[in-house]
Amino acid sequence: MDILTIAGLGKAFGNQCVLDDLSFSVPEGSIYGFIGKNGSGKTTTMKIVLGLLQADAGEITVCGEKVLYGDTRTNRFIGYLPDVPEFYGFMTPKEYLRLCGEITGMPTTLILSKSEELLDLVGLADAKKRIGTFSRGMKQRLGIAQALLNEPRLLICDEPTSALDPIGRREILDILLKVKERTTVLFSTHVLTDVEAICDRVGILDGGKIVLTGSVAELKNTYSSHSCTVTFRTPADAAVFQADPQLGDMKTSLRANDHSVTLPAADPEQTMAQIIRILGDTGLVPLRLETAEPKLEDIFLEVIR
Ligand SMILES: Nc1ncnc2c1ncn2[C@@H]1O[C@H](COP(=O)(O)OP(=O)(O)OP(=O)(O)O)[C@@H](O)[C@H]1O
Repeated sequence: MDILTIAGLGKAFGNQCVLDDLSFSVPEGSIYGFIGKNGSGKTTTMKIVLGLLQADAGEITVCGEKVLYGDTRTNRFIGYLPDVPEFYGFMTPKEYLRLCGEITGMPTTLILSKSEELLDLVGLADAKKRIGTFSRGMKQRLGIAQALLNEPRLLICDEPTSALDPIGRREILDILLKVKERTTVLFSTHVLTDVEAICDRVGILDGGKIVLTGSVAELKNTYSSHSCTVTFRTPADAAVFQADPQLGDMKTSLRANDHSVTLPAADPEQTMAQIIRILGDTGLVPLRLETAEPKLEDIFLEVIR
């Protein structure tokens, strides 16, 4: 079953069209990576899903119920972590979760047990300090705990890792992997290594539409290939290699910079053998020879305008 479906969504701000016939769905139990460059419309989409912004066209359902602008009924299924979560800095995490629970009418005993469980999940069980003294990573983790307080079926996180250092990012990714056992996650980002690390499915947003969707493995197999890179000591050596007639058709698809030449390789062993033949014939001595698996980043750069 799909927890979230978006069909034919359109949104313009004045004469700037941001979403144009956007359609995708998020299967239950998955971590869905919603990828797009800055300004591509990820936050706009999320705000429409939350009923906070009015769409010009299209239909959205959450757990089978239609989302209506200005009506927050479907938000009972959703936990939301905005890109910059705001807190009362004078409160401790426990006090803050208690306030959030009270606002939504949770019984006190449930607030206390859930807060304990969630602060443990996000690694803040021992954090007794006021939130105002927290690092960005700690605030994001507290934001996840707060978003999970009402046991949502869908957790929406808007760029939860973008502003964090590698340790803070890894902590958030590990938490999202744990969260997946209890709820579906929609995760917007432009950090593609994070998507590769945890997402089951991805959708790439560009020009207001999903231009590519599938599992990370499917996309890699279908849209990108391995590559072989040869790196030289000098740009002159790289230029001689790049000009060698034995490269044949590969010349049109190679990528080069000052010192290295990268060739797409459907069969990496065969391509590497060809490179070694050219090196032997020309007498060029490489600094490094390497093959690389396809990367989501290459696919992203290929498909976005
Ligand atoms: N309320 C608004 N009024 C006018 N333009 C807006 C409004 N909200 C967003 N936009 C514009 O819509 C476009 C998409 O913005 P949005 O914040 O949805 O992108 P995003 O993909 O979330 O970007 P980022 O990765 O930078 O957060 C941007 O050009 C932005 O300036």
